[in-house]
Amino acid sequence: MSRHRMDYNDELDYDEYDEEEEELSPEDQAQMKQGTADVRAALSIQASKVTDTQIQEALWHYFYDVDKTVAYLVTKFIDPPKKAPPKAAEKPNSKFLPTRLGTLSAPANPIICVLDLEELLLGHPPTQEHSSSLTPWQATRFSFPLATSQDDIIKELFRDMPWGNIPQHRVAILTPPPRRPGGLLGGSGALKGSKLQQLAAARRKKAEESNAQGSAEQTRTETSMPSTSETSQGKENTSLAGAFGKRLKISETVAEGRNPLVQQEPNRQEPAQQPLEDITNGRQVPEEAAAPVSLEKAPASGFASTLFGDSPRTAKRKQLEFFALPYTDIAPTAIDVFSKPSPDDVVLAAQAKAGKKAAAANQKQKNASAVGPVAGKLNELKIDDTSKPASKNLDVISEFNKSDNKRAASFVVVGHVDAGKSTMMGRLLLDLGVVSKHTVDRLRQEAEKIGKSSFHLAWVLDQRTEERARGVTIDIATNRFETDKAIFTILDAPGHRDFIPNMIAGASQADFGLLVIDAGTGAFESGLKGQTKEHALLLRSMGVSRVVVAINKLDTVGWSQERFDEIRNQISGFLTATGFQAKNIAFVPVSGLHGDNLVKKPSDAAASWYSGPTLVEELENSEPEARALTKPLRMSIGEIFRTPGASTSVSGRLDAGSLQTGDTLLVQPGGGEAFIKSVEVNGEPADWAVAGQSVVLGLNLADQVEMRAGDILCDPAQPIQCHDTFTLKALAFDVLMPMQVDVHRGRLHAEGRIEAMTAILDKMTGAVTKKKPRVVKPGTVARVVIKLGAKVPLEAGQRVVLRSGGETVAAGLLE
Ligand SMILES: Nc1nc2c(ncn2[C@@H]2O[C@H](COP(=O)(O)OP(=O)(O)OP(=O)(O)O)[C@@H](O)[C@H]2O)c(=O)[nH]1
Repeated sequence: MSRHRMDYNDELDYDEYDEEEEELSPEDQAQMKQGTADVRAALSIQASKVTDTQIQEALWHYFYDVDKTVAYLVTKFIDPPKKAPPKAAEKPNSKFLPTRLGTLSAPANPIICVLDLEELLLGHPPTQEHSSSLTPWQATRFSFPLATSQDDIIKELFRDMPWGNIPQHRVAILTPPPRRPGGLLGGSGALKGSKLQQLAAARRKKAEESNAQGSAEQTRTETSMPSTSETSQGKENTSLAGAFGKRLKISETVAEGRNPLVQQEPNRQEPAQQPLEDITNGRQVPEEAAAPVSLEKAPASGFASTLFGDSPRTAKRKQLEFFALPYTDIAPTAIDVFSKPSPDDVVLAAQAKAGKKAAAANQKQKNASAVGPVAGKLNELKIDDTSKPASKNLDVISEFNKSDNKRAASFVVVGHVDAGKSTMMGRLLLDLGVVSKHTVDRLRQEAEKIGKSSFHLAWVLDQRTEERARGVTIDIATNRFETDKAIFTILDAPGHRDFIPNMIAGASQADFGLLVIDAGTGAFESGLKGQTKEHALLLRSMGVSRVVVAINKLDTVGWSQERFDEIRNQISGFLTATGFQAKNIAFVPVSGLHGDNLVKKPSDAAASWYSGPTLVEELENSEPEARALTKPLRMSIGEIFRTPGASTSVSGRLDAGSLQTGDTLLVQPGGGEAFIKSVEVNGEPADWAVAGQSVVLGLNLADQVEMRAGDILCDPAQPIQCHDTFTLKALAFDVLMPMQVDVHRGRLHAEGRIEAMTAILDKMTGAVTKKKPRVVKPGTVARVVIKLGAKVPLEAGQRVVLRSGGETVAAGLLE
């Protein structure tokens, strides 16, 4: 254990929490031994004047700094400076110091004053009893070996602080800012507050002098409460923002859910506005920039809302917090806009009246009148996407058995960041003709422009602007290719640790995994410590049992067979320890960038030692997973596509069961109904789909159906149940105890908490070896109870991953 790092394994007694005396770690012991010898050597003949304990306490205090230790021992024990006669009752020179400390006199013999910072600041004097209640190492950890007086203690305590030695002339004196008068709610206790308040007061005074009593009264209402009224806030915004005032107004309108095109209810009270002065440059702000909002519309403060509830205005805003799809919800007032002549038309008509361009104006007028009825009809136009489409009532299982049934499989591409996953898949798609050379050339040119030319093949899959700019995959990218024997769906996962949830989502849809490893010098080793291991563990935990390992970038190590063998040996040992069977692991040497051994045998002569299958051949060798065809339908929604004015589509993989056009689906946990309008399997239109296939479904939704990625589509007759508590048989990757966790099941992420650990289980037999452990060690299999914040669709057999603080802490099977 390092002195400064907490190591759970060393610090915690997992079962009993025994409080043991802190002992030096072997590392510390070695350092202490070496330090003692060095100090003795440095002190030479003077070394006999100090004991080992004194040396070691000083070493501990100075973090094994031999020079500081020697200096201390010399001044303290070997050649101490002559003491000045003690001064009478010294006055503490820091006002933070408690007076009790100020009365401490220097002890006759130097003692170790045990004192921690809290004690020093709170005013408890150091005591011998306190010292004796601590173990030797605890005592020395907080001790000040030099301290003989209060000044010494302070100097010693803040000795290493960079601000500790400021020359007197540079010491700043902090004067507390003057207290502004103000009310409890930030109101103006006195109008001597902000500059804006002063301006408002001056303006009001001027207005009172020049205007009639009535209008002056109104102006005062507008401006006298700058801190609570939205009116003045709006003015403050406009005055400070100057030209941005208009923008603020527009965004406020949008935030309130008001359509700027739609006529607003006219203000009942339109108060006279005075031009505001721009505080930043003293110029006058144009009148139009000042927001004329009357006081009666001011929203309640947080405090007032707490006392009296939401104001009607807030309630209205809440109501409007949904957005209609374009074209389906046009307000009549918006349509009115097109049923009347536009300002241009008015001008044209006037010109026509004057005898000019009469024909053109008439034409325009005709157009305008024609738009009116059409626009009126728009209001009535509504796409009916709630009806149930006709079904062919097929026997899907026998259709599946009859079909020529080219094998279909999906694989998730995982591995440490920058292992070359996306590049390899881009190259594979290019070599198989799925992507044209022309497209890849264009991508290369674009990538060159931003200095990322080496990523151009990765851009075939990484299509987001952010992914391209950063050179990292962020979300799962899917693509498809077909060989003579099978149809494959690629799920290219991000390697970066920040995007592990997306990797988990990909793994949950895969039949097998393609683990990509960078063979480069040092890269393999750092990947092993990073996401190579984590991804492999997650794959296994998500129920993936077969993995193809592509040892990539072999061009960077001259296609070294030794390097390939070294990596293969290490990885196969790790994978078998993780639970993959040796027969389900295959290794392929490749260079994704150059396309060596992806589709074609390697062209590099240095690779002549390899005569095994190419990557594609190895992918084809993967045995398909057994399909749960006859189980109740379960499809986890991967993505949702909503086309404005058209229907909703969802993509995902059928985990179990089958479906066909016209089927009714239940969306859980929302509980709404959806009807299958169309089915697409492997990018082709189809009438049906079965477990194991990746599909896109066109849906008609019953009104008010809530649907999110991660929801489950199921058969209403055999629905999946929703729960907020479940038991998981989990393999712990980190220490587990009652704690907050993020629960991941496919695309579903939910906040939860480990409520209890009910048992530790034998890894092989599953038998209970210990009941109710207080903590679960990493590497242990345990039964844990998870409580979620809300009910989600869950059932036995689902794979669940628990994460905490950005780390995967456990994964397992729902019981
Ligand atoms: N020399 C060489 N470089 C490669 C090879 N494969 C990939 N690279 C380079 O490695 C870098 C990272 O490649 P990516 O394909 O983005 O890696 P990745 O694993 O998809 O990265 P993330 O998805 O962000 O984890 C790029 O500069 C590639 O050009 C290869 O076989 N040989």
